[in-house]
Amino acid sequence: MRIDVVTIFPDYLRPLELALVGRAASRDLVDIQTHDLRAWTHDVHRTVDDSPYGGGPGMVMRPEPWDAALRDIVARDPSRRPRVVVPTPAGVPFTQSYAAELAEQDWLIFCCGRYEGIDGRVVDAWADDEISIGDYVLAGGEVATLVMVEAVTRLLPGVVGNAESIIDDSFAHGLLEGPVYTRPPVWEGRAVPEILRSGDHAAIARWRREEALRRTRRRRPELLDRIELSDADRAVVAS
Ligand SMILES: Nc1cc(-c2ccc3cc[nH]c3c2)n[nH]1
Repeated sequence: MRIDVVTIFPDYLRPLELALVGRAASRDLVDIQTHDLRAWTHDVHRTVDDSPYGGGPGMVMRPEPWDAALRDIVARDPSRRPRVVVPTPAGVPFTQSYAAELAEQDWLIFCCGRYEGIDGRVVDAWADDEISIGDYVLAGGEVATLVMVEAVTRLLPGVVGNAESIIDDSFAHGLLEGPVYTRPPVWEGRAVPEILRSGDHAAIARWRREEALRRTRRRRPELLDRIELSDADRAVVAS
């Protein structure tokens, strides 16, 4: 997969060079290129913003640099059509299934807005997806892009060593993941649940499902309406 990110703060995307995503890139499992939007400006001040029509606070990102940048980037591989993503608080909620959908794509371009956002005509002309990572307002699209790129990249083949850990992810079954434990068996007087040290893998799997059901009921009950529950599941949720 190829990922291009356009931003006026390229250094904000440096974390993508680290850890899981950085390792995936160094293994050529993903090709991530970051671009400074100001490279597509021509005035001495490299202006990317202007006052909003209709008045109001702040500034709006001008259409011309964005259009020039996107035309240029897309033209670099005429045989492929990228999926263009614009992070915005007004977008469709980003979910694990959305990440899985984006992970199927061959090429993603993330457009990181700043100020009050990108001129709506550019978004209309170019965006395939306008996505929100949550109901809170950031100062720009870069952090949302970091979130989405990490969530997507970890789903790409070969990136996560133990593919099973993706299958057992929170939300993978539509439930929140339950608690996890490691050594020591007792820490500060708190013991690891005995079942996890029993070696009875069927019982351990059942306990983990029950913990996931209980946690989901407590923290995100609305998720339970979206999944098929067995009679045993319903008994746990009702208890
Ligand atoms: N989920 C979410 C996205 C954003 C976001 C995305 C782009 C811009 C551009 C200027 N402010 C922005 C905020 N905030 N919260």
